[in-house]
Amino acid sequence: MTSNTGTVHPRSAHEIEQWDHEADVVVAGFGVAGASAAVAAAQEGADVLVLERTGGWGGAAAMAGGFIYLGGGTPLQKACGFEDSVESMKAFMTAALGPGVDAEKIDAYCQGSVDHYGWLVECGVPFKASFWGEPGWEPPGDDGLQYTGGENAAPFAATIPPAPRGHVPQMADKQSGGERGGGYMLMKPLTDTAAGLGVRSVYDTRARTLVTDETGRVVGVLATQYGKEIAIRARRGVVLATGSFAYNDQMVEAYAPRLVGRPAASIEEHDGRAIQMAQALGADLAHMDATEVAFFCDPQLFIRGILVNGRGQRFINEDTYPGRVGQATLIENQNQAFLVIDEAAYEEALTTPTATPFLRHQPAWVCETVEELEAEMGLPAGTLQSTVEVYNRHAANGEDPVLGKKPEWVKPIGSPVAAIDLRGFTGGFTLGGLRTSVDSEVLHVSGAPIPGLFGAGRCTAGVSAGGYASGASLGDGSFFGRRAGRSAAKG
Ligand SMILES: Cc1cc2nc3c(=O)[nH]c(=O)nc-3n(C[C@H](O)[C@H](O)[C@H](O)COP(=O)(O)OP(=O)(O)OC[C@H]3O[C@@H](n4cnc5c(N)ncnc54)[C@H](O)[C@@H]3O)c2cc1C
Repeated sequence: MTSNTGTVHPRSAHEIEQWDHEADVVVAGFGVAGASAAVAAAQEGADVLVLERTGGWGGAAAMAGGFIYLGGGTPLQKACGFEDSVESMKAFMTAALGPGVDAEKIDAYCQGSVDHYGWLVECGVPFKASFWGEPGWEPPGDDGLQYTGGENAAPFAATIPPAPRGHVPQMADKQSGGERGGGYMLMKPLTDTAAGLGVRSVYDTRARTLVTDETGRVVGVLATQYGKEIAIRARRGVVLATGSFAYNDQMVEAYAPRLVGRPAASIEEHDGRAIQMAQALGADLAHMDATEVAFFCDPQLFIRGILVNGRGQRFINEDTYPGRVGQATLIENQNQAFLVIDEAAYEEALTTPTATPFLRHQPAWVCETVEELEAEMGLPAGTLQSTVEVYNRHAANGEDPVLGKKPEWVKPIGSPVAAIDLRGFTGGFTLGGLRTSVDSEVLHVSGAPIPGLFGAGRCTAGVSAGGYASGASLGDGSFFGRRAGRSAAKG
């Protein structure tokens, strides 16, 4: 069979002359959602086949820093001396990951978080009971727990009891993003577990089209393998787990245009195909405009100064989760940010430990006074001066009543004073996708599940509807991946 490889239109099962492979559950994509689905389906006794487009398992997940957003009192949180509750976790996720979070999903995710941690540990994912409490994108060593959503900063800390929920698998020979980074240390045990349960996988195999029977039920997948079309029959269900649409320029332009030209923390295989395959069957979508946004500056640096926009005004408390800084910069401030920092604070930052020394940028301007700096930066006269004047007036009392930065990080800005040019220093990936039920059924625009079709990971809309916390993707990908595998195994 060689025809029609490009089309996304579903194919009728009666047109398939011969099935090249068969399984109870067919999973498209061997990243975090696919691996979790495969393990869970096999644990339910299903015969599972995974189709993976590249030459090996892993996806973006294996390259990831490895945060998994978990809480509600996990053994790791307890071992590190933190209390947490399902209620606090739910309140935080609802406030920080919205607007418009799927309350049922958040509820299931928080209720099931401690159990999910246990499942990961049973699969062999290693966690080290040590907490990293300094500012940073991730720990510079192999610590297992960190704040990754701004839980302990304004505006959340005042009303929701904070707890760190970024659980990172223990890295071996820590090299951030390297072979044995946190994401690798998550994916290796998961895929080993899958193999141990008899899950089969075929690589260099790209799912392209869904196959349906006369009742509209999804009963298989057409894929390309070395340029040839192959047909794979799914006796019970198909799980879509092929990642985001961050690398589909047309879709990004249509749904999340601020991200045009700046994909990050994703891989080129994230081309939105699973979304389109399911759309061709009438699948509904959710939160297609939501994006994770990384801010490419070392938090140890920017926490010690003030971030201002193109009008010389502060726009966010600098002690929050750097991803919130990224979103605020890209989405609310036209991607314009400058870090204003005095020499003493800059020098101090350079002595601190960090996982991202390459994000410690040099100042673009250094002046004796804020007035001179403002002029050199080309900001409207008086704007930066009034910002610094207000900041310093309150900082003298160790306060930041404007944006609520914690007292320990509030210090008057002195002289000499510098500015680092951070305009355009953002990138990210898409968070929207197929609308799924709490049991990971792909939903039709009518609201009913599409029979035989399941989905998880970044081709679906998960727990993040707008805001983001590091770990939410490996978190909901693995959590709802498991549910997709279980649901598909039931048929
Ligand atoms: C450097 C980096 C750091 C990150 N850090 C974190 C972090 O700390 N915490 C966090 O939560 N997230 C992090 N992320 C994001 C996270 O890795 C992804 O969002 C997550 O892996 C998405 O899970 P997924 O299963 O949907 O996709 P993936 O894990 O990418 O898996 C999708 C798989 O599907 C395959 N595929 C694609 N198309 C097809 C097709 N048509 N047919 C068959 N297979 C296909 C891909 O090759 C891939 O193997 C990071 C990402 C990167 C790159």
